[in-house]
Amino acid sequence: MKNLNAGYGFLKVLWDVSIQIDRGEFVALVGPNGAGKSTTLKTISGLLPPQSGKITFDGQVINNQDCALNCRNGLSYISEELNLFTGMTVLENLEMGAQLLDDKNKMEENLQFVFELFPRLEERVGQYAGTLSGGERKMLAIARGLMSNPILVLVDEPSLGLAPQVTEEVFNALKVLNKKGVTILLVEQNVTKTLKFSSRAYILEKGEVVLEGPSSELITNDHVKQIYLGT
Ligand SMILES: Nc1ncnc2c1ncn2[C@@H]1O[C@H](COP(=O)(O)OP(=O)(O)OP(=O)(O)O)[C@@H](O)[C@H]1O
Repeated sequence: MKNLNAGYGFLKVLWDVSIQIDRGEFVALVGPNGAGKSTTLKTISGLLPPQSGKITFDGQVINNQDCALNCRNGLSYISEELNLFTGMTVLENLEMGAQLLDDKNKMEENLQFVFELFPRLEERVGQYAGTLSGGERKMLAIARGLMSNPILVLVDEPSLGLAPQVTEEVFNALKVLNKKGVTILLVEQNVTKTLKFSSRAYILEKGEVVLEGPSSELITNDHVKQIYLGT
């Protein structure tokens, strides 16, 4: 995204935000509450039309493009609200994630892949999503987002409300996913962990990118240490 401005009605949230992600990268977007991280993901995914600026995905300008079309083209957005179909089983939720697949034969292959990534989901295929634990719900939301064969996955705060061990499990799954070639943009408040798992990061404050660079460098940056790591 280049020089992107976006917001809600009169409230402007993003101010000239530019973010570039190359294919295969694991990039993090971190910042305090209300900085505009979720707004950035909503804008990229097509849920929120930008006020100005340009969003390009896989060589195509996608400003104002319908988010279902973006999904079909390989862009998957996993929101922090999860939006699971709570009255449907784990398997049915996963099948819903594959609805936009042109090649329905891929469904079985993708199911095997997400079950390898999250074995707990395979153990609970017949369970209603509404009865899953918080961590399992998060895993299901991520897995459902992977059922459409995405090129780029936008993940919003997967660690929110999770115990450290489950957070580790979810982050490890994202790492495996990235190693398989899927590009990831991860929004997080868990800055230490996020900088350890990602290769590059952007720091967003009050709707503006204030720092960017390799995560290994940002973790030793004085501003990051003082504001986010408390050291
Ligand atoms: N639908 C909406 N209508 C009006 N204002 C909104 C809406 N969604 C978000 N905002 C406002 O936009 C600003 C940025 O919100 P956003 O959710 O993008 O921040 P964030 O960095 O993801 O924060 P958090 O880490 O707390 O989730 C906030 O001031 C928020 O109140």
